[in-house]
Amino acid sequence: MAKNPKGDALNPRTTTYEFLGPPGALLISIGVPVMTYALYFGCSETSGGCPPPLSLVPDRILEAVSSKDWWTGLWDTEAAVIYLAWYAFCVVAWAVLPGDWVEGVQMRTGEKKKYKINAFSTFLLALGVTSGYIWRNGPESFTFIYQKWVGFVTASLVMSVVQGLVVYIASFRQGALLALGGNSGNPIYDFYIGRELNPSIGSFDVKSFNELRPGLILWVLVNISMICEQAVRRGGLANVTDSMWLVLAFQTWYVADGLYNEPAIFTTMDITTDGFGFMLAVGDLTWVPFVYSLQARYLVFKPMELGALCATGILALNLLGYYIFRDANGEKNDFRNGRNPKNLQYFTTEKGSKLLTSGWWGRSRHPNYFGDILMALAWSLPTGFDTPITYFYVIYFSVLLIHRQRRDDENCEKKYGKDWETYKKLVPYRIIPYIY
Ligand SMILES: NC(=O)C1=CN([C@@H]2O[C@H](COP(=O)(O)OP(=O)(O)OC[C@H]3O[C@@H](n4cnc5c(N)ncnc54)[C@H](OP(=O)(O)O)[C@@H]3O)[C@@H](O)[C@H]2O)C=CC1
Ligand SMILES: CC(C)=CCC[C@@H](C)[C@H]1CC=C2C3=C(CC[C@@]21C)[C@@]1(C)CC[C@H](O)C(C)(C)[C@@H]1CC3
Repeated sequence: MAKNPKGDALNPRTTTYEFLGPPGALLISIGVPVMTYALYFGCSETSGGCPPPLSLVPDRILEAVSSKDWWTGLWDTEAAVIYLAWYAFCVVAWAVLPGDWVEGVQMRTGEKKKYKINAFSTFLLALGVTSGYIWRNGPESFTFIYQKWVGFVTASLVMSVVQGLVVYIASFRQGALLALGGNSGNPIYDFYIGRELNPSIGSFDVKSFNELRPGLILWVLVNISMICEQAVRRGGLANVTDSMWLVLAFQTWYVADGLYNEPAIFTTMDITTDGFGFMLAVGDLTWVPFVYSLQARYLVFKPMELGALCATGILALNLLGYYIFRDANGEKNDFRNGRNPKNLQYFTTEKGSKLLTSGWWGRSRHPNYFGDILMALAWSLPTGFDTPITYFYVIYFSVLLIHRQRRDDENCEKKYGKDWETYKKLVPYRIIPYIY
């Protein structure tokens, strides 16, 4: 424990733990990198399949463990330099591309932070440069992400650890505003969960930048690299399978939507409540681009033609999920910004804040999560049913959102007290209306 066990008026001590406290934080901090590599080695052609035949696994593990320098195979200097250049591109784009400055929600100091809105134009610029490059040099010129996969994962992990450490150390400076949940005094826990609420360098906000730009946009570029690799193997872009195009279209749309609606993230839990620590750094920079793209990577070495009927069914599921996700997020975002275009019902809490009780937010307490889970399923179905591994995303995501919903419920209970109990009676379902 630090000098001041109760914290101070601005930054009170965190007295309750989430994620099972320090042991859980340590386990996830080690587990996320291990899982990212495991999903590659457990599902790739280099290791023999998805999963590799069981008979191969003990030999491969023994080979790796007995080889003295197995870990050097995880490092690729060229991939690290490209990754660093990519990160620098995102920072420069943030600085030079024009964008409105928009206020976030009020913090507990009474202040509102201002954020530059140009994530979508950064995305368009990155897509333009990449398409131009592929157009000029052919799809074979952009397969290097597929070829150097492990090197890119390691580079992004190094970046996450460095950022996690830097923001943790910097959070001890005088006057830093800490997250209410990130000031426990336990270094492992605080490093993981995020000690400082909004680490920034001048007007550059590290948390929102990482959440929307270097990882989310890279996810689309990774998928494009997978398409290029499939195109090279199958004799041109015209022969890329419908399943691969569907995965690219769904996930690009999802990313484009998040970036286009950039101001909507300022009302999400990550921005308003959570600090920025290793959890968000590694989630944004490693997990999103290199785990969320598993389906596209799988389709490179297991190409699959779906046919019109299956493709239409999967498309319909994705559209339904997207409609619920966007409409629900839109209703809340409008409402939190003082607009109520659908004239939805609400009640005013004792704190003065209002809660919607009709529309999507009258059907369940997290309708947006429901839409997100339907989309996640639509992104895995194009990989068929030969392996459960490509369904990892839906399973992990459902667990994440069920846990996140409970965390948010607890936070709202603290925030709104008995008013939250009243809301829970009015809206009893957590995520899926009439079911859960
Ligand atoms: N693809 C991915 O990996 C992930 C995607 N997501 C997506 O990100 C989005 C943001 O999610 P998240 O930050 O978890 O939470 P939400 O956007 O759902 O926001 C939760 C907050 O909304 C406010 N709220 C709750 N109920 C009401 C109501 N009835 N009326 C008005 N406001 C209400 C509360 O804050 P307050 O009252 O203080 O305003 C609450 O804390 C979701 O769409 C989610 O699906 C999330 C995680 C991972
Ligand atoms: C395994 C681990 C350490 C998980 C950390 C969780 C993060 C991967 C996610 C937490 C919240 C996220 C959001 C998005 C991506 C995943 C993370 C970072 C998001 C940017 C995706 C696009 C959406 O439109 C969104 C902007 C609503 C969303 C915000 C939350």
